[in-house]
Amino acid sequence: MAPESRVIALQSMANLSVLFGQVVRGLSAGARVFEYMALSPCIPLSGGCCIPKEHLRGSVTFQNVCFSYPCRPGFEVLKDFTLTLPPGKIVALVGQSGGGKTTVASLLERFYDPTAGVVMLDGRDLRTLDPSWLRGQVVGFISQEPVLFGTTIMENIRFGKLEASDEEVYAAAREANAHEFITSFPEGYNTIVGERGTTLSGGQKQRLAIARALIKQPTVLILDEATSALDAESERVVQEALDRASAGRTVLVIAHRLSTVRGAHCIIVMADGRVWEAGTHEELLKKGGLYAELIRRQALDAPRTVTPPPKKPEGPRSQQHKS
Ligand SMILES: Nc1ncnc2c1ncn2[C@@H]1O[C@H](COP(=O)(O)OP(=O)(O)OP(=O)(O)O)[C@@H](O)[C@H]1O
Repeated sequence: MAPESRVIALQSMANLSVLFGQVVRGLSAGARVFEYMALSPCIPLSGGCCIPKEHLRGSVTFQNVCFSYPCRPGFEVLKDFTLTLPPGKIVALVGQSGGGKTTVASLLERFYDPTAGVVMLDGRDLRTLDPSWLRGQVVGFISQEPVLFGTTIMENIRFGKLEASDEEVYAAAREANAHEFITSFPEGYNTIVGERGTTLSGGQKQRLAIARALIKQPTVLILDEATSALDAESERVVQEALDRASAGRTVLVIAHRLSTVRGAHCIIVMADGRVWEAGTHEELLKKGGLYAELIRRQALDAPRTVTPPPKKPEGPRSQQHKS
């Protein structure tokens, strides 16, 4: 065989081995995807009853709830946990990291069922209610890391209620303090936000997430650390939207920074998986217990006063400057 032919043959064999590796990797990755698709959830996605909108008050009760995650059955996260969220009121959950605050929100959305005790909506055991109705129409969830998709702003908001009209999308965006910045973009509501919202600032992403949660007009709203990842100015605008969104709804706020929950109708301090203390900011301070201690510690951790930077005009970030 001529030397050139030998080189070509060797190159082809090397390419073949690389290709073979890629095929094997692709096949095993595909197999895992199908494995997950074949799994059936422990909690059915639908089935059960719904409370008619005109009768829904939005009162939530956790009654003597005990809970362990299925993968850690020996570790009890909630222990005889009892809590009531009165309709139309704001209840804040505070406490040390890992105390079980987010777990409370997961049980309210019925991502898990309690190991013992019961979670109720308007006195009805969540296990008797339709989970897709509960998540799709009753409970709105806003987290500190909004999930956006690489499509238009319009579609990202409409994701909260697929059958929503354009007018409903605009109304939700206005309520979320987002309409102004959206219409300042050349493409307006047709602006593509990029994969995971890379062309938007943190505060803009958060306001789209608020609009998405509000479009379904939820009776119960869960705010999980919704402003903790923002700078002072973005936080102010987002907080304003959240305050407006909270009015007249049953709200559960999960917070690290105690300054954000001072205005709550009731603050619940969680420790050791239980309700340790409950009351208003003033009541708990006067009591001089765990809440007062957390406030004292947080003040020590943040001795500096931060001056908010001057307001900058908003605009979509260029795709080239993704971070
Ligand atoms: N999916 C999970 N599987 C197993 N254990 C979990 C899971 N999620 C949370 N945990 C554990 O449950 C406990 C409570 O976690 P949770 O996230 O509810 O606390 P948290 O008070 O919200 O904490 P943070 O303030 O840090 O967000 C922790 O010990 C955590 O490790």
